[in-house]
Amino acid sequence: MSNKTLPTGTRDEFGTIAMVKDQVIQTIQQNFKHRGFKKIITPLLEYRDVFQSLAPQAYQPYQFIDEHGDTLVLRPDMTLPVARMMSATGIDTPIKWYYSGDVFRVKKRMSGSYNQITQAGMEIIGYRSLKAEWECLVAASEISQKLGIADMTLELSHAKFVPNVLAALPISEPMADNLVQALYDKDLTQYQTLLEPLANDPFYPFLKDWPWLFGDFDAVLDQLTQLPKIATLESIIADLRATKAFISQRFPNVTVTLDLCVQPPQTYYTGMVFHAYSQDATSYLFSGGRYDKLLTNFQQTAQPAVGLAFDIDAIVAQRHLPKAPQETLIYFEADQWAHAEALQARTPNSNLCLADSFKQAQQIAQQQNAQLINLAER
Ligand SMILES: N[C@@H](Cc1c[nH]c[nH+]1)C(=O)O
Repeated sequence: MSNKTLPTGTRDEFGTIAMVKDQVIQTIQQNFKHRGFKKIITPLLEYRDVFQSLAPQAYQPYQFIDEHGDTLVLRPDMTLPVARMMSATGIDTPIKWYYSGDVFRVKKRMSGSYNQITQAGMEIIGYRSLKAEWECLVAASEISQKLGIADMTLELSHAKFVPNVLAALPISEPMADNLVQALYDKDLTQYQTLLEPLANDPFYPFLKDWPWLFGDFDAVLDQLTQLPKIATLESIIADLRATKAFISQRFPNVTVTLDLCVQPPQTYYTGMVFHAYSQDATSYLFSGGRYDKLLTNFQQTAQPAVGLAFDIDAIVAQRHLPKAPQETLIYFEADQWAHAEALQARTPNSNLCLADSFKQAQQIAQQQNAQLINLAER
């Protein structure tokens, strides 16, 4: 049976929405460009193996078989292709990239969300310093302000916090896996049951409260006083604290929160993770983090890297769309091209009416509720 409708989870975009989307992407890219980032464009199609390190349930890709029998996918992520490209070309680091484009993620039927998401993002490759996280966050906060997002909440977390706590606990690996799953799923009944054998452990007071360790930055840090000392957590906490102080000082309007019990949105994150929301947004505004091991998927040597991507569709969805302006049609005779083009160029919201007769032009103007200028009679 022939099916000439759109595939589930996709949509056509046109007119005002398409224009606003374009403006949002331009605003973001201009900021990265002014910061000296370089543009990168990678293909929509990649080999499936490029995305091996993504969690398959969360980022199920659309798959195809090419003429050699190799499996291709529509890219479900833009960071991995940048890592692939870096190792394939051997480009010197440090380097800063920016990009925009669509990612494709198969969602559950009827989930109501789209399978094609437009992102605009950046990757800073080759810097180990916390300054790299800070440049990501400064750029993203500046962009959010430029986009008129006044109520941004920036949630910080760290990919190593949960694993480092688990490593310090006197429990077996399978038990740790179950515990972390229950923590991430917020399955509190299962979580409490798994904690029972640890009731007399010095970690117990912390473990009991762990599923609630998110929200107000300082309140979450205060709760950490219950946690027995874990040496590997010290630099993590210090970096989070310094980042919160830096962002709050530079962007007093941004609310910075902390989440120490969240699953990192990407399996490839190895350090600080950021997620930003605004009250009106249907999804996050931007999401990113540090991923120092990603290039080892493609080459021998690791490279420190940090990046983030804006969800353009979420940003557009929360914007007040401008009312469509009154259009003007310019009707002209074929020998008046130069005159007509000059008039069109200086008349806002106008376009050339290509009708063969003025009568036809009048019909089009009426149907489009547009003003009509008749150059033929001048
Ligand atoms: N690719 C990530 C965002 C990101 C860019 N760089 C680092 N992380 C995502 O789609 O969630």
